Amino acid sequence: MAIEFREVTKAYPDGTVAVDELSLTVEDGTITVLVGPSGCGKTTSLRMVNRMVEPTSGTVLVNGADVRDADPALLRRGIGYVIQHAGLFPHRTVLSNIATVPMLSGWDRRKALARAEELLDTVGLPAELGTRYPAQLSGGQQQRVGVARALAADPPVLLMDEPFSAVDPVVREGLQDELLRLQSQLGKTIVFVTHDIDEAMRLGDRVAVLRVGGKLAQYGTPSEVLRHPVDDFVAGFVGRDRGYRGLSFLSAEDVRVEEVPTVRLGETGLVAAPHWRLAVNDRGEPRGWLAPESGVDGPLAESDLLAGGSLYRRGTPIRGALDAALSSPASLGVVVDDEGRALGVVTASQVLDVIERHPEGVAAT
Ligand SMILES: Nc1ncnc2c1ncn2[C@@H]1O[C@H](COP(=O)(O)OP(=O)(O)OP(=O)(O)O)[C@@H](O)[C@H]1O
Repeated sequence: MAIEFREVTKAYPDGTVAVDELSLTVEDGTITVLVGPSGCGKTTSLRMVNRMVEPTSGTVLVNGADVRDADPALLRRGIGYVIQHAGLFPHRTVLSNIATVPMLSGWDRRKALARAEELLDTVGLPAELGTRYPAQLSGGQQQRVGVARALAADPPVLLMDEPFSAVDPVVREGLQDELLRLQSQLGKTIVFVTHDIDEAMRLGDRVAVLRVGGKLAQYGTPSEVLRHPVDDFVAGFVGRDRGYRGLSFLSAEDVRVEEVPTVRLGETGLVAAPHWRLAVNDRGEPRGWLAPESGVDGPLAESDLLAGGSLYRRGTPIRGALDAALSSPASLGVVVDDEGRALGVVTASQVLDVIERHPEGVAAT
């Protein structure tokens, strides 16, 4: 379900122009991130989608229909909304929080609670947490409950306003991963607000950079915005650590995956060999490395192996390939397919070669 802003302006009664002639289309089934400095109109833009704020002029369309023609309460049931600190009802249990919208939509209680239990699992929380109250959860858990609640009525659209800003960076990364995982299953149309450019680049299929005064500075894929900022403001805003970020977006298609000698867990009669061998299990998943010059008498067990480094999943940003090569005891990064089966290896120098051939992706500012 696409969302379109057509020349949307919002001036608050005191004269503040929060959003100035915003035009952009959020494509169906994608994550679009609104990013920019404090006060640039991100929240105002988001709230005009579910009519918590009404535009002064211009039109917001959801699935081709002007939101002004929709009943606000009904409109909001089809649009999940997640905010910072999760905004949970403190005197309701976790399950009852998640079941709120289905109950409002007239589901019977049992069905709504069953759906809530299912969603707890979807967002990666154990079932026991269902009977707790929000204050008995960590910040990261509360945010997950907030996401579950927003997903409860299975709305095609999700609005997320700085949902992960109140948690520490490690938890935050976990939540971002979780959102990407969920999105790969659910394919919602998501508008996500953040002031953090890293988060924007990580999550967005497209990124809209806003400047103070509510003007759209640039709208494009993360890689377009990063490689070709339209002006000094955008360049400055995305510029920090640009070299390293560029690495995230270079495609790793050019990295040649080399074959590697493998051995299987449980295999017997392994005589010493002069090179590293990758050990895999019956499903072909990498389990670790057998060092050069080591042979094994009995069946090959995990205890005979050196732990492997990080794995690089084919098709993901090249930074992961470099991490895999640098963290591997054999200095060979293991490449896996979507099922986690070993495909081969890459070396750090191969990865660095690709990066050198594409200097625009990593140009430092
Ligand atoms: N109800 C209001 N009345 C008057 N001005 C407002 C109101 N709400 C927001 N503003 C102003 O509109 C501008 C945009 O605010 P908005 O909250 O949309 O920005 P933001 O980009 O989300 O900021 P932040 O990242 O700080 O949350 C700001 O100058 C803000 O002070």
